[in-house]
Amino acid sequence: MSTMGERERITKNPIRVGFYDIERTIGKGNFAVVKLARHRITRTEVAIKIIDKTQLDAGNLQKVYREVDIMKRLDHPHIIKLYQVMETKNMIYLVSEYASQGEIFDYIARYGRMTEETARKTFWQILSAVEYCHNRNIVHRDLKAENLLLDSNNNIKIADFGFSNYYTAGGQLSTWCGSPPYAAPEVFEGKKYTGPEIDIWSLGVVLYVLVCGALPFDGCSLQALRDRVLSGRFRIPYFMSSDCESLIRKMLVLDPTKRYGVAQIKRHRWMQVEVPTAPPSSVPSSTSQPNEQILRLMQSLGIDSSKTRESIRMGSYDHHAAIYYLLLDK
Ligand SMILES: CC1(C)C(=O)N([C@H]2C=Cc3c(O)cccc32)c2nc(Nc3ccccc3)ncc21
Repeated sequence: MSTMGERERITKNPIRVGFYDIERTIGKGNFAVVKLARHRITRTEVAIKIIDKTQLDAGNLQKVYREVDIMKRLDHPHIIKLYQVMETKNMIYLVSEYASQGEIFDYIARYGRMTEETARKTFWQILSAVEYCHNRNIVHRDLKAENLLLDSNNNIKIADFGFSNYYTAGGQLSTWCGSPPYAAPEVFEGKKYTGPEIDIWSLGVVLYVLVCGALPFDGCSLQALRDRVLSGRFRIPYFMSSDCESLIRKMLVLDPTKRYGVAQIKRHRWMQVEVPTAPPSSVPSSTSQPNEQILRLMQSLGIDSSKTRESIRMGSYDHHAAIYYLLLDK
């Protein structure tokens, strides 16, 4: 019996979630699958994270709701944008921006290490997104090459706030988070931490990966990796400039109180070589004033603009908001 081809099946009777036609799977997690989909009206590509709530215990369900709450507060050109949240009794559908070029990890695996010029442009984008989160008392806690995605213009889009949390200046977090090669020494030692300083350590590892195409700390076992990290020693290849080495050494500092902060990184010589693009935080975020042109376009599509205005203002993340954000990003 000839099985209907996948593409033929989708065109005949597409699998739909809300106003989206599901196209293919782009990622699988423990209790979630991520699908590439296309909005039926705007034809824009989106990524939909589909979470089966029945597979989650209370703790993990709480973590999902916290991830959604944090995503709703973030509106930055280098952070994956959440467009819409749909929830049924058993499922949650998170509709968000699709980064079509995938992981920077795969980019480096394919093209090798970056020139320091490319690494600088990339690192400025990552740093501005992390600074934006820290300024909103949000710490990512799982920064790594696999979570740094690239869009069609090769711009950075930070993904996966599944480990993120709120932090306070005097407060202390203790959860063991992130991926071991990117984890700060104090995390390996099970010490409490404030928050931003463990993102800074991970950024030091990320910068090393961008410039060297390899991890600074590695090991054939968790214990071997732990020993390497706690030694604070890592190899500097011949091709790394002394300015770059100097910056990395200021981020991969064992003592979190002596580790560089975002402001110090931005002032460092290696970062100053070119005029970085204007910090995106100066770009008016879409949640401040709705874009009248988009609202008029939606009105012409027969979509009630007062309803859209309300749903943006309320942060409803419903169909009206999704169409607005999708047209905004076009
Ligand atoms: C919704 C969201 C943020 C997400 O959860 N993922 C998943 C899915 C795969 C994956 C990964 O491989 C690494 C990190 C996040 C993810 C996304 N992946 C993409 N693009 C992509 C495109 C080709 C290959 C990998 C990722 N854009 C947006 C997202």
